[in-house]
Amino acid sequence: MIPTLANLRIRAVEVLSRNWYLLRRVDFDYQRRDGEWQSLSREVYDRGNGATILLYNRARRTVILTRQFRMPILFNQHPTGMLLESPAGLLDADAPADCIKREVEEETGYRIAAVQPIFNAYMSPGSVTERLHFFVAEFDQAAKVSDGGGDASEGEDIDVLEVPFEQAMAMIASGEIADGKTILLLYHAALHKLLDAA
Ligand SMILES: Nc1nc2c(ncn2[C@@H]2O[C@H](COP(=O)(O)OP(=O)(O)O[C@H]3O[C@H](CO)[C@@H](O)[C@H](O)[C@@H]3O)[C@@H](O)[C@H]2O)c(=O)[nH]1
Ligand SMILES: [Mg+2]
Repeated sequence: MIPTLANLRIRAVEVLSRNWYLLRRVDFDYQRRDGEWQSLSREVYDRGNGATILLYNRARRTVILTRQFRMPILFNQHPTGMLLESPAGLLDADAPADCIKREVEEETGYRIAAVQPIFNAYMSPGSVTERLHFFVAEFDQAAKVSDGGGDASEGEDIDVLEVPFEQAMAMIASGEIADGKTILLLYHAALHKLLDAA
């Protein structure tokens, strides 16, 4: 699982927590660029990989966002913990495209037949293993098959918003949108003019 590198000797891997996801501490020797070996320790949090999507509608010039409570941000100065985000979910055993179709319907109520992969990215590589797969897809009102809202039995309570694209872009500047994956997707849409007429 962990590749062997000429400039790395892993001395120990200890599981610190296996409560919900997996937190490990890795003790290792790393050879610096000047040839010196240095003993280091890093905590590595593994919560699997994920997928996220921007649903957009060109005729209405809108995008779909979710709003939900996120405990970790409350521990870092966010006043309410309520975060505006692109729909997203953990992969489980699914391929990323299957995962995002399932998650987007569960969270937003939109059933999307085809999604377009755009890129994937490590979101917090200093401590979190997660690689996030990014998608875009066009939606229309006919694709709305339920209210969405997420899985209440798992504690999800997700509000679904259709936001004018220009307003969403302005909300990045104002700080109302402060989620990394969502900002990446909105900038991608702006750069590639996804909301413009075909
Ligand atoms: N009991 C318990 N449940 C948890 C815990 N952490 C997460 N869960 C539950 O696990 C489920 C995960 O929901 P998903 O929709 O699959 O994932 P997500 O939290 O939306 O994560 C997505 O967004 C993240 C933030 O941007 C991404 O990091 C991640 O890759 C993914 O795309 C939710 O029901 C959540 O309540 C925990 O510590 N304890
Ligand atoms: Mg989610």
